[in-house]
Amino acid sequence: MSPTVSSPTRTIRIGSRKSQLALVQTYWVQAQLQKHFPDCTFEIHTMATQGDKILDVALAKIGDKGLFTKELEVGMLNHETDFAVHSLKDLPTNLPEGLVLGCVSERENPADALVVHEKHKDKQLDTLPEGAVVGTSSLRRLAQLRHHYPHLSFKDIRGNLNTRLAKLDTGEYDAIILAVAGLQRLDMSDRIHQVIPAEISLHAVGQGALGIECREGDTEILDLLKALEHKPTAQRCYAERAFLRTLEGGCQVPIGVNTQIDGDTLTLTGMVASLDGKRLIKDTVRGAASDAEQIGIQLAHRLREQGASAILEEIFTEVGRGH
Ligand SMILES: NCc1[nH]cc(CCC(=O)O)c1CC(=O)O
Repeated sequence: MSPTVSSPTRTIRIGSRKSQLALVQTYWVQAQLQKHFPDCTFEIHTMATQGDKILDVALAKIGDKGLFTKELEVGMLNHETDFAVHSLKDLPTNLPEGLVLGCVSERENPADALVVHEKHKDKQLDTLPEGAVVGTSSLRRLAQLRHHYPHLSFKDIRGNLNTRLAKLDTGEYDAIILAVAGLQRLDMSDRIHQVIPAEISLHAVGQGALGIECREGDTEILDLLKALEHKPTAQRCYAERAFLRTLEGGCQVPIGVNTQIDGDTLTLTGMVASLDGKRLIKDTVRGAASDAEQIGIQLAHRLREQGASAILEEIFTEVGRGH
């Protein structure tokens, strides 16, 4: 019998962070691939990334791209692993030489969620009292919420999901903002108090989707990964990533997006806001889903024409360029 090319039998090594959320995501990828390729063995290799180690500094201050991905990328380049599973929103829009985004899996709800302290269980974002302390470490969430709710105050929060929820429950914060997707994947949907509508908070680029990164030209792995690809999610995320890549200039910035796919039509809405939330520039571009990246690039240029460049320039000076 001649071996068939379509059913490889080798051992595939998957790189993953060790956080609970990362592992849940990686186990899901492993189970899906095992179902499609029963003759392969899929091993998980966990690694701690810089982002897992530095827990006491505000993310915006670290500002380093690839904070949650770099060690995993080195593993692939050294052939210690074959691919890495990431929350797509943590994966920089420019990848190191020799690595590619191999596939994007089906997205969960990409929205942000409000999680409140028990004493506010009858409240929503617009009814939280004056001065209520909202925890977030994302400049995007901060700027948009300040824009809509100037009466709230904001405080940085770091650590994994459980750490953040514990800090909320002990009363350090009145409420915190988390991704709906992360809470759902960890089976903590009951903590979602309010799904924040897109009119109030545009989500992060790639939020709610998994991105799998692998070596460029590794056709065996790229073929395997096709089994996990979800085309509409991929097209939405390619548009979102092209938008961010065209706009950003080297650090964490308040940029949010929303995408819809209706048949072959992709609609991308994006915004850039100043840190104080006073200026917020938002626009929408619609086009063929097959032109996803062009839609993202076009929207980035439109926002720049409307003043986004000035806002971004200010932020780079304020937060520090090239951290
Ligand atoms: N930056 C941390 C991070 N990376 C991915 C998620 C959630 C899951 C996702 O968006 O896919 C989170 C936590 C959060 O933002 O609440």
